[in-house]
Amino acid sequence: MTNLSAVTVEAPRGRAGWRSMLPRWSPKLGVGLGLIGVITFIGVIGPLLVGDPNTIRDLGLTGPGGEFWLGTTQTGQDIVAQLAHATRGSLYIGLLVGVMATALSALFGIVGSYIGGYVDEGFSLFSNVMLVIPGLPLVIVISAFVPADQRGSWTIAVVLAITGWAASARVLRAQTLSLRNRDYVAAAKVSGEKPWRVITVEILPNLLPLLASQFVFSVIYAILSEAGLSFLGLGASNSSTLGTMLYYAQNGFALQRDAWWWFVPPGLIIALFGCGLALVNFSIDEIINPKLRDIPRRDKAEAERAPAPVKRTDDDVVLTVNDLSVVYQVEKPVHAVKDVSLTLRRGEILGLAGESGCGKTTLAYAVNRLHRPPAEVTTGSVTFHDREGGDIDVLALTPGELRAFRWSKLSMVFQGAMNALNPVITIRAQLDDVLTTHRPEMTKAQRKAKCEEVLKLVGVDVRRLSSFPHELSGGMRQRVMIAMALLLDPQVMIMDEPTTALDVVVQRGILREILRLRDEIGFAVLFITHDLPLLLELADRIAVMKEGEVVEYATAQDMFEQPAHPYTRQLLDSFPSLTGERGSFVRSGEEMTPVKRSGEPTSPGGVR
Ligand SMILES: Nc1ncnc2c1ncn2[C@@H]1O[C@H](COP(=O)(O)OP(=O)(O)OP(=O)(O)O)[C@@H](O)[C@H]1O
Repeated sequence: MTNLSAVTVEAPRGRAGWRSMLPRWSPKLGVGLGLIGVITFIGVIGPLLVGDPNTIRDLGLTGPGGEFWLGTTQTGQDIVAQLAHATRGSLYIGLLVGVMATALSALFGIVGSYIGGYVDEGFSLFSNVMLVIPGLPLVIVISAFVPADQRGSWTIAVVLAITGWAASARVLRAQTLSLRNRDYVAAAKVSGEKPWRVITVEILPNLLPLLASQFVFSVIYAILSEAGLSFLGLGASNSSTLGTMLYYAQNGFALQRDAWWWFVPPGLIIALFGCGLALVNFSIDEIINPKLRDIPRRDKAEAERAPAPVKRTDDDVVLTVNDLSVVYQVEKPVHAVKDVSLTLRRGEILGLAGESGCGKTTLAYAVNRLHRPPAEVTTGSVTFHDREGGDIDVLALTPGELRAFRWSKLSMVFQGAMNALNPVITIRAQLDDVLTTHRPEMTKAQRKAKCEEVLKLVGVDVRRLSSFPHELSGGMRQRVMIAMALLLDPQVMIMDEPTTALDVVVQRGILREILRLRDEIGFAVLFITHDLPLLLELADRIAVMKEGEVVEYATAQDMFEQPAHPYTRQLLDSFPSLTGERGSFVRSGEEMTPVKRSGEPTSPGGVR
C-alpha cells in the first residue's frame, strides 16, 4: 500500500543515494541560489574591487550618480564600498554562527540521544533550559556585558551560536531517537560496528538534509540578529556589517533627511539574502519530506476530463468504474491503473486480486477519491448508483459533497487499519466522533446505542467501548475498524487487505464476520487482496489485476474451474494448499455455513 506518512529521509547507499540527498531542481531553488550567489559575490569579490570604505571626503551627503553609484554618507564615504565590506562582515558572522550552532545542535541532539541514559537526559535538560531562555534579551545582555573593544566578530558569533542551537538540537534528538531503533541501525550494532561509526555512517547521512536545513536557518538567524544588535549599538566593534551600516544611517538621521540610498541598500541585501536562504531551505525541506515537492498542477486537465459514458448493465449495480486510468505524475510517470472497468452489484463481494504493486490500492483510492498528487485520474469515471435514487459522479463531487458521500455511502477499511486507531482515545470516543461529524442530529443516547450495535455486529464485547486500542488484540482492533466502517450503514465497503496482518485463525473469524454482515445488512464489498485462493472462497466475482490492467474478470466459480489467463493460473499455483485441494478453507480447517441467495454464483469451496 502507498505509505502516506513517510517523512524521514533514508539514504540509499552508493552514488545514486548521495545524489538523492541533493535538492531537486526547481524555480524556487534557482531563485534562492541566484540571490545567495549574487550577494556572496558582492561580499567576497566586492571588497577587492572597491576602494577603502572609511575614506572621508569633503562631499557631504550626496545622492546616487556619477562617480558614486549609490551616493555617499554624510561624511562623504562611498556607499558601494561600505556595502561590499559590510556584506562580507555579515556573511562572515552568518557562516561562523551557522557552523557553530549546527555543531552544537548535532552534539547535544544526535550524540546525546544515541548514547541514551543519563547523558541524553542531561543534554536534553540543558537544551530545554536553553530553549526557554528568551534569545534576544540574553544576546543583548551578553553583548552589553562584553566591553566594546573586545566585541569582535568572533565574540558576537559565539554569543549568537550559544543562544541559537537549542531548537535544532531538539529536532535532531527526536529524529535520532526514531532512527536508532530502525532495523538497519540495530543490525549495524549487532555486527559490532563502533558507536562513532554507527553515528557517522548509519545515522548521520539520514540526518544530512535536516542538518543542512538547520544550518541555513542558523545563518538567517545570525544575520538578522547581528543586524539587530548592531542597530542597538551592541554589534561587533572591529568590523563593518550591514547592521553597523544601518546603525550609522540611523545616527546620521538618514530617514529624516530622505537619504534612502544610505539605509535601503543594506536593508535590501539583508532581506534578499534571508529570502534566498529561505527558498533554498524549502528545497531542502522537500528532501526531508518528499510530499512537499511541487507537483505539476493538472486540475484543469482533470476538470476537462470528459466523463466517460456510464455502462450500466443492470439495476442492481451500486458502483460502476468505467475505463479508469490513474497515473503518478512523477519524473517518469507511473501508469498504475490502466483503463479499468468494473461493476459492483448490491450485496456482492467483488474480489480484486494481484501481486504487490499491480495497482490495487491506487484503484481503491481513486474509486473513493482518496488519491493525492502525484496520483492523477487521467481518464474514466466512477459512478455510484444510490439506493435512494440518482447516480453520483464520484470524480466530480465538490469537497463538501465528497465529505458527505464518503463513509456514509462508501466506507473503507484500509490495509493495516488496526494501526489507524488513535492510541490515546477510547474506542467509544473514536466511534462517537464519526457519528458526531456525519450525523449531528443524533442524540447522545442514540449515538451510544449505535456504537454498541455496531460493536456487537462485529462480535466485540460492548464493554470494550471504554478500552484504549492497546488493550485490544490485533484481531479485535481490526473488527473495531470494520465496526467504524459500518457506523453509517454504507452501501459499499472497500476493504484493502483487511486481514493481511492477522494470523490465519483470526483472519478466518473476520472473513466469516464479513460474510455474515454482508448477508444481514446487504452492503457490497470490494475486497482487495493478493491472496487469490482466499477470494475464490469469499468473493462472488473476481477481477485479477496485472501491471495496472484487469487481465481476467469472472465469477469465482469460473475462475476456479477454468482460469483463462496464464497470470491467473500462475497466481493460483503460487498458493499451495495444505491438502493438495485448492479452495476449501483448508487452511483453517473450518467449513462455513452455507448462505445461498438466489441468482448468485456459488463459491467453489462450498463456502455458502
Ligand atoms: N506516490 C507514488 N509515486 C509514484 N509511484 C507510485 C506511488 N505510489 C504507488 N506508486 C506505484 O504505483 C504502482 C501501484 O502501486 P499500489 O500501491 O497501488 O500497488 P498495490 O497493488 O496496492 O500493492 P500492495 O499490495 O503492495 O499495496 C506501483 O508500481 C507503485 O510503485
